[in-house]
Formats: sequence, C-alpha cells, structure tokens
Amino acid sequence: MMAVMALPPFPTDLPVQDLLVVDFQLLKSGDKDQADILWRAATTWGFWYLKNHVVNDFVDPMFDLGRKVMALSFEEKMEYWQGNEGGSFGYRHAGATYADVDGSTDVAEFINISKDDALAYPKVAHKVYPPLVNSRMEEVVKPFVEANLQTSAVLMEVFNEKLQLPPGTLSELHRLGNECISESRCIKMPPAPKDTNVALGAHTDFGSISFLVNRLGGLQVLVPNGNAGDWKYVKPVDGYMICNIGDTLSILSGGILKSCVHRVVPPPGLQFMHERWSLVYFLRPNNNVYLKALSDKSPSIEEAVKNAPTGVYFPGVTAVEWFTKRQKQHRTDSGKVSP
Ligand SMILES: O=C(O)CCC(=O)C(=O)O
Ligand SMILES: [Fe+2]
Repeated sequence: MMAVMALPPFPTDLPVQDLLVVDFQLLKSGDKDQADILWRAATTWGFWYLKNHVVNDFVDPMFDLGRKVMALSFEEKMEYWQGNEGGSFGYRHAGATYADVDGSTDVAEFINISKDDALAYPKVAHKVYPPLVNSRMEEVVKPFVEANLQTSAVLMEVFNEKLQLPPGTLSELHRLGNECISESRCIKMPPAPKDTNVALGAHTDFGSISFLVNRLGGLQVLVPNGNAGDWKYVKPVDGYMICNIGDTLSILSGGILKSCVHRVVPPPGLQFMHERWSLVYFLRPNNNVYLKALSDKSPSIEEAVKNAPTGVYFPGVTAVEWFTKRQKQHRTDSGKVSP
C-alpha cells in the first residue's frame, strides 16, 4: 500500500490547468450531460479527470508490484530490457530518452506489461517478465487491465457516436482478441532528482486513450498551440484518473480529438523530496489498423480533414509501425549494461 496520507500537499500557488471532470458511472448509464463534458474535454485539451470509475480497487496492488520490480537489482531488471528497436514491453531504465533541449536525459524507470501477455497468461503473447510479475499476472495485472478495458469501452462508444461513425467502428479497431500494443506501465522517479528540470520529456501519447493515476504533482500540459512557457500543472486528485487522448485516436478522428503535449517535471514544493510513482494503462489500436482519418465513414471527420494540412491525418503506416517509429524517437540508444 502507498502511504498516501504522508505525502505533502500540492502547492496552492502554481499555474494549474483545471480539467473537466467526467463521472464514469453516469456516463456508463447513458447520461447525456456527462457525454457532453467528455466530448468538450476531448476536443479541446484532450485531457480530463474520470471519477467514480472501476479501476481504483486494482491500483494499489499494481503500485505494490511496481515497487517490487523496481527493487530488483539493475542487472535483474535489464534481463527484461525493452531494447532500442522500437518495442516497449519489459523494463525501461532511466535515461533511455532525451528529456530536454539541453540534452539532459529522463529520470524515469518503467515496467511495461503487454495487455496481450496479461490476458494470455500463462501463455506468452509477446514478452517474458520477471517471475514476480508472472506470479501476480492473474491476480493483479489482469484485473487492472480488464477494469481499464471496461472503462475504455464506455468512452469509445461516446466518441464513436459523437464522431458520427457507424456503430462499433472504433471498438472494431480496438478489438479485444486481436494483437495489439496496449500495455500497463508503472513508473518510478527518484526523490529530488538532482539538477533535473524535466523528468520525462515533452511528448504526446502514441496510442488511443491513456488512463493515468499519480499521487504527486509534476505532470504538466502545454496549452494547445502554446509557446514553450505555457506549461500548466495537472493536479492529482485522490480517486480520480487523469485521462487523455493519444495520437492514434487523434489521427482516426481527423484531429477532432486532441492529442495534447505533456511532460513530467520534478514534483513541486515539498513533494520533490518523495519518490514519484505513476501507473498508466495505454489503450492502443490493433497492430494491423491502417492509420488514417475515417473521413469515408463520418461527415464530421470528412469536414475536419478538409481544413487540415495535407497528410497529417494520413501518415501511411499501421498502428504498430506508428508506435515503433515514435518509440525510437528521442532515444539515447543507451547500451544494455549501464544506463
Ligand atoms: O507520470 C505521469 O504523470 C505521466 C506519465 C506519462 O505521460 C507517460 O508515461 O506517457
Ligand atoms: Fe504521456
């Protein structure tokens, strides 16, 4: 269990982005107001809070698993290294990417567990994990994945309808049984990272929707079309998930859904002395989905694409190719032995 109560509060004097709050239970029951709130958030900032959701019960066991993994020796963790070839599943040591324009590197280490592996266990779909992950795959990881899938299915329905797509279009592109690069990620950042301005560099998420739980501040979003100085903190709220649209859903929707640039800086105020942990479920399309704006299926997407710069929503790659390409960006190409 995380010592939630012991953490210092988020400072009150910082530039904070107030995100809209979507009530998952109401949304699931078909509440039109909640669908409107979700739509407004997803088409403006691309970020929102989700409350009354079904993932909460599975969060602490996942953090606990993450802590156990990160406590392994560096050599043990590197046996499960994700590699530099554009793959993501497995362990990623701190410093694998450039985080800032000054050439400094990130200070975050991750364990990424493929959704396909979690659901297929004890079969291996993509990657082998440390024994302590395997031993908790069924009791801890699988229920966490399933709760996120249940959540994403509800959100997808709303986006599908609001985008005027034929029923089931988006869910078909994220079909459960098909191979995909969706994954669960636990992230650890050290306390008071020395001389660190940016702990995890500015990026958009590569997939469709990200579901994030963090307890300390540090996450910042860039005002859409903003300048380098326009970063605002997203304040963690107990029991809420922070959700955001990623690139693939933005492309499929012809840019109607916004994939917003974000980054992580050291936790603000007295929080900076604490280890920072976060947990994310990344929903991504099936590997073989050809990424392109779904203009032929929706009048509103067709209209949106008319006004967009040529090619942006037609990158000419599949979801897995997109992911591999993005994953290779900003890599320090660090070797296998030392970070
Ligand atoms: O740790 C966080 O608050 C955000 C992490 C993140 O943006 C990511 O892993 O893509
Ligand atoms: Fe992210």
